[in-house]
Amino acid sequence: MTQAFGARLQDAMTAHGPLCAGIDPHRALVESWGLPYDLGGLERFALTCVEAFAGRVAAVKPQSAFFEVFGSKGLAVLERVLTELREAGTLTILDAKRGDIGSTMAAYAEAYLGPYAVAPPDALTVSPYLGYESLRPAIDLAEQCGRGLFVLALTSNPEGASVQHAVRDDESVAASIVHGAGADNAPARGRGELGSIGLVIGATVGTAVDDLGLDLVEAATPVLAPGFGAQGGTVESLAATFGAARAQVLAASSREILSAGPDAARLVAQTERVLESLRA
Ligand SMILES: O=C(O)c1cc(=O)[nH]c(=O)n1[C@@H]1O[C@H](COP(=O)(O)O)[C@@H](O)[C@H]1O
Repeated sequence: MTQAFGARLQDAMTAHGPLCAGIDPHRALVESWGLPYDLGGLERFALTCVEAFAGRVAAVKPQSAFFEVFGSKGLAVLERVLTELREAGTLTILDAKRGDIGSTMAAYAEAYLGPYAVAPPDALTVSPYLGYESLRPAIDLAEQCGRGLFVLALTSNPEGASVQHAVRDDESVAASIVHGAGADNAPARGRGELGSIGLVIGATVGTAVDDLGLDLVEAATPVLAPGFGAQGGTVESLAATFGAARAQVLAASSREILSAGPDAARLVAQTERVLESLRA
């Protein structure tokens, strides 16, 4: 893989618009599609999403937890989803929020980002709450393999603020994470590209971004913004939160789109509607 993830993401957003469609097969959604909540239902749900999203959006984000529910057979479905999307040329962001101490983090990195990973996504969500530097093995391997990371910074859930807004040495925890990613994106910035170490900043965080002390545009840092749709994030809140950095923000939406299923054509229509609102 020659091109860096950040550059590929930039191209995909230019071609398809700033939307990441989530695949979150949780029980209520699977059953609302008239499917049984079992391995067969999971597979049907996930592959219908692949059919609807492949080639239509910049990226697709399967949520690992909902596949893990069904053990190794559920993970095989997840691997098939990742492989089919790759074959269709659609970027994948695996939402597994991994994070651990260095040696264990190195194993997670091998599992998801390394050259021998079974079904590697283009990018992985990671948690920096064991310290940003604990992510170093994943940052290095992602860069080596042309893959990317999205590091949790300001999450969309209300509980996140109690940790992320905590201040140490006059800097909030979130600000220190954002600066870490900005520094890791310096080489890409030098090439005039978007970096491969992205941030997760919820579409619901309001003005908290203003307190981070980092110009996201200047830092060439891509942002994944979940919370768009079902959690209350809107086109207006994205514009108010991200301002000039809006062009490098990938809005992530799961339930708002998935509730249009089980018919693939209706899923496609709903995806197009959401995309249109984001483009406007
Ligand atoms: O990393 C994420 O994607 C994520 C971070 C965050 O701060 N908030 C958040 O909701 N998410 C994920 O984004 C998805 C949100 O789904 P909807 O609320 O249905 O659009 C879920 O898979 C969450 O795990």
